[in-house]
Amino acid sequence: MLTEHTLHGVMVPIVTPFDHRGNLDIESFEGLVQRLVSRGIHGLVINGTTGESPVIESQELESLIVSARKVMATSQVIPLIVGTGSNDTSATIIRTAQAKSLGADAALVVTPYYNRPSQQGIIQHYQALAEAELPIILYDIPHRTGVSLEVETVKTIMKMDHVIGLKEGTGNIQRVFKLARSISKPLLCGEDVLFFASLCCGAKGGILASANLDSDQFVQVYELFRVGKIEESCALFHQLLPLVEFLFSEPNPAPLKWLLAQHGYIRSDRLRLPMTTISSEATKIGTQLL
Ligand SMILES: O=C(O)C1=N[C@H](C(=O)O)C[C@H](O)C1
Repeated sequence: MLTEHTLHGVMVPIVTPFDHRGNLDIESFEGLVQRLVSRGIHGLVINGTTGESPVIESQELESLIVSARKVMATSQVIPLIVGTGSNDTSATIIRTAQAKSLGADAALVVTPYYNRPSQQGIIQHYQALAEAELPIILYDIPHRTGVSLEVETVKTIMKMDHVIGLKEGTGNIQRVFKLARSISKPLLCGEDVLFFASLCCGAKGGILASANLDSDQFVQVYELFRVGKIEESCALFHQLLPLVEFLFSEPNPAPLKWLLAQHGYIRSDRLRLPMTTISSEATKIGTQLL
């Protein structure tokens, strides 16, 4: 199990590959897992936004967890984190307990979107998740969820024993600084372009879609920072910026899937509707990164 003491470094929210018809492509998925774990990443995240969680069926999620566990059994031991959040507390508890029974080390739980709960409702949502008996990472990303967390709400949730950390995706570096200084559990950057800045503010790592590519270099940015080689870390992150900017130039994970397919790491860049593949203008920019 993951704990607040072992939650750090570069964690990769893996894409969910589909074939040309939109069916799960487990072979490509297992190849990706193998590739990522051999690149020194500190954790793998299944069923994040990047994994297209809104369109993954529960049986498909089970297959993804089982496959990842199978591949990871033969490699270096890193934590497996599963996205289980929803806007229904009971459903989130059930999905989190299922993830635990299939071998997850922690769950990434996004704030309950769409139904616009009160701050008290959000606190009770995370409190209720204790029942699933799996360590929880709170995921705050208001521009996706439509839910804003007050700083006091984050602090209250962070004090819960089963909550081990925060994935911060507000894109507000002032807030990152404030939270990293005031919570005692790890804050992880969830806004790729702010990775280096977040480390400077006290983040303990990041959950970064961009690290599906150039994974070893993202790990290096983190390791250099950790040993105090700040200038080198900054320079390396600067080199990675064109990639990061391209990956978020259109809705994630479409540019990422396109690049992975161009490299031959997945068979197809297919997404499930309502997500679509990238525009022809974006392919022109992406081609320069190949
Ligand atoms: O899947 C994730 O987890 C991430 N999602 C964010 C998003 O798509 O907004 C980006 C971040 O890199 C990780």
